[in-house]
Amino acid sequence: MKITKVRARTFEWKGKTVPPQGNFCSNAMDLLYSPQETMKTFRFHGWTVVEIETDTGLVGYGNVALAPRIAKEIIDQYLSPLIMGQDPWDYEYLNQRMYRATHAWGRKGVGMAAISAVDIELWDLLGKSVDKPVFKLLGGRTKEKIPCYYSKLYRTDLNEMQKEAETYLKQGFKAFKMRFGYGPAHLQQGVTENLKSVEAVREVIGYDTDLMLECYMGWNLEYTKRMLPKLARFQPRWLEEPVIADDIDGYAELNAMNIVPISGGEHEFSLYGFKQLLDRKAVSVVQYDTNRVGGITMAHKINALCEAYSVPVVPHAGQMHNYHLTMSTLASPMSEYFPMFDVEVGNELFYYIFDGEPVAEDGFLQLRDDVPGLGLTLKTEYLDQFNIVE
Ligand SMILES: O=C(O)[C@H](O)[C@H](O)[C@@H](O)CO
Ligand SMILES: [Mg+2]
Repeated sequence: MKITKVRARTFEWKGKTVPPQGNFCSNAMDLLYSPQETMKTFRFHGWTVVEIETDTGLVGYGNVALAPRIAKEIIDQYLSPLIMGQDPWDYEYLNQRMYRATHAWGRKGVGMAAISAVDIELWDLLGKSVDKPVFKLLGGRTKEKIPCYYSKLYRTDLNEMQKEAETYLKQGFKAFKMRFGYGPAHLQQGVTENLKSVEAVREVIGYDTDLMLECYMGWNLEYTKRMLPKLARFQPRWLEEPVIADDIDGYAELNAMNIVPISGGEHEFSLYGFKQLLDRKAVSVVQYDTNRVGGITMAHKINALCEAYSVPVVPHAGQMHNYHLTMSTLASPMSEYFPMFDVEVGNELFYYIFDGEPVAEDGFLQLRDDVPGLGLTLKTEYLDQFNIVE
């Protein structure tokens, strides 16, 4: 099998979006005095889709959401020439070729995200070429079905948050992730508001459910050290990305406090990036995203590393490219799950581009044994609501 064509297209949403609300999620910009900008970092309204054709007539799909236009340029200019004419079954060679050829500038961030998109579609092709789902090529079915957690609960009116939690509790979810709205810049009032929101959600979901807390890099070490003892009584399963991804010492210090497990990884890249997190005991839960970290080839290696370190893997975002990794390893106990909503932050955009994503039932996801590859096709229903950049 040889690669004969590579096509990267950026889908830019121009349809209806839910306008950003103030303080709906703490984030790395909050510490800067530019409140009107803080929401802008929160728009994943574009997605680059990579389609690769082979001389055997197969088409594989990959995807990337970080800086999608830049990722497309990287794919068009640097990665496509590296894989044209190659055999997708040489995926380790091809992943190394892309990683090493762009290493001078691409070993973190959008460089790795672009490599991830190409690698994901290689595996889609592999599965299709042997009529097997990708997870069967990675280790097979380690779970009858995948437990997943409901992920949204952005900070808004507490009654609204409670109604949202109630709705999805009734749908059978047994785990929830909520977002803090405030951080160091919001002083003690922000601390109070943060604690009130956790209390409100716990009041609805009770303590027979998992609750995870998302900071999205919006706090800092000093603020988190103050918050952790106040949060302990809510028994969170983890506190996610309290500090910026580069503050690995900060992660390690917070995790060593052993008050609330610290999670992270959605903004970390490559096998070596996760080796560093694990060696320094920076996180108690690893959360790479397969469409960022280096693709399925790289994520599969990180799964093995996490198994050896006994650190669970709960990939960022759910979505099919991650579900296959979670299904195929005991190191990954569950998936994140964004239900399909009106486009807001953009995590939900995946549903407007692809068909085939599993819908959670009673807090579980299922992957089928009889659907080859990733199991995705391009959706046509919303095409007119995208500006598509060829
Ligand atoms: O963990 C997550 O789901 C991510 O951090 C979200 O994509 C981001 O929107 C913050 O909630
Ligand atoms: Mg997160």
